[in-house]
Amino acid sequence: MMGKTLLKKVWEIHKVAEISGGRDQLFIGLHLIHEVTSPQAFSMIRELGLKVLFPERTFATCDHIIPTEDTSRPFKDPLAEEMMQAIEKNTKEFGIKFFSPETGKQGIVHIVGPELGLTQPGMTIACGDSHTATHGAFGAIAFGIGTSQVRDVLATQTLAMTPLKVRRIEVNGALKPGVYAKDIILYLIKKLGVKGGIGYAYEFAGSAIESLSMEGRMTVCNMAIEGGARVGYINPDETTYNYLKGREYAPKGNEWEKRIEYWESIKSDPDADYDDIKQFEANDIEPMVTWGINPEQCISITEKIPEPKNDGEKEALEYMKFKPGMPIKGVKIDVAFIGSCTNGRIEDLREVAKYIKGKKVAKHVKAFIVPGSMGVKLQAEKEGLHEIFMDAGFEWRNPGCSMCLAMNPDKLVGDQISASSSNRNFKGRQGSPTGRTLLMSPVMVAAAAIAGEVADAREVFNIKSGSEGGE
Ligand SMILES: CC(C)[C@H](C(=O)O)[C@@H](O)C(=O)O
Ligand code: SF4
Repeated sequence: MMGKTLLKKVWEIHKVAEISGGRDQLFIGLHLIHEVTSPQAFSMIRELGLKVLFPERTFATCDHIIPTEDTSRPFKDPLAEEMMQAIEKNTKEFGIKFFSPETGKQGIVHIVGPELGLTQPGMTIACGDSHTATHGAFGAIAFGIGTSQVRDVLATQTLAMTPLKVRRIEVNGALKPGVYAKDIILYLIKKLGVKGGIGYAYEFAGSAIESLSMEGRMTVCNMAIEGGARVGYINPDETTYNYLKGREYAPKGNEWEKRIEYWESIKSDPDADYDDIKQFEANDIEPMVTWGINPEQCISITEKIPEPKNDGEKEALEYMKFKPGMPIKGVKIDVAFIGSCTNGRIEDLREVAKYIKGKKVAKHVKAFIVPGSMGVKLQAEKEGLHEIFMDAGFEWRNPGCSMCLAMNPDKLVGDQISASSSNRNFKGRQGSPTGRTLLMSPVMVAAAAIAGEVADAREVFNIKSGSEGGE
């Protein structure tokens, strides 16, 4: 008999029953909520006269609507204030822990969970947010759910789920200097398509993936959904355990050793039965930039914008006001945004600080950095990174989703072009119906901010072979 994948093992451990339509009822170990997709779920619970079954398994934060400049209450936007009050009330009434700004632990839900050690290998994790696969970086089965499923988890701590196939995606070899986790995932989405992962869980593996830090692994898993895969994960290893050890909610004392045994046991077996395997070479990956309106529409910084091959690409070129044959390098930018659950972690900020020290943001560019959480902000300030950013002309903000989705006051204006470290370049994504988003790694965003146009960070920052790269 063939071995099993992590997905299969964790699924079997959490399976409560088989139900109609080929679905399984899965126990959900950890439930994370935020202010956007939870209010209606709580209303339904109230209307049905139900309780939250395991309030100690749900944790809340506020990230999407929170302003990053003036955070004083009441928020200036009445809708944001209303949503904040709703999550305060709901978590209080149902006995759920809320990482509010007053606790000093607020931040983007996918940054807070790992940072506090809530996210652990071998768990099932659900959250009413499509980027929940981020937590799969720890070897958890983590997926986004809709509001009615948030209700189901609150009421029953279980979900009805259709089993997934598993595609192992190996990236082997070493990344070139100036090439990052973000470039890996953009490259993979380009190769496999934005719909390529539908029905699959993506298991990311191979030496290039294994040598990533936890931050880099989270960046890769974060965008699994952009490739159509609801789940993305990486088998846990020493890197995972070292990151987790000592964090607030991580197991302590004897429990730690026992848990490691469990974590080791749920890894994919060497002879695991995969539905598909794809292999790539890290050496083929260059710094990537999107030119279109979905993350698959991307090229390396050295390439030219392609001739459109289908209606989708035609539509993208029209929206972006780009011409085929035009190099992406040299496209003038208006805004530079560093942050989001893809690239708003401490390691991203350290890497940017390392290169922009002593440099200046181009005069016409509005550049700002939004730490992913209060924890990230505090750590960055301890290390003096904020001073490097501000000296260079970046604004240093308070944590939240910010211009990733622009549900708060941080918005593009008109058809402005933003160089963004986030994960979605959909039409109108960053707050203006005609706004244009170019996705790239945080170091590439920093290079664009300084050059005033899309640039090769390796040239702007003199990143040469032999220097370190590839987080
Ligand atoms: C608001 C929320 C439901 C949404 C998601 O599910 O992803 C957001 O986080 C996003 O990135 O578009
Ligand atoms: S940072 Fe962006 S992608 Fe992440 S949860 Fe917030 S809005 Fe969604």
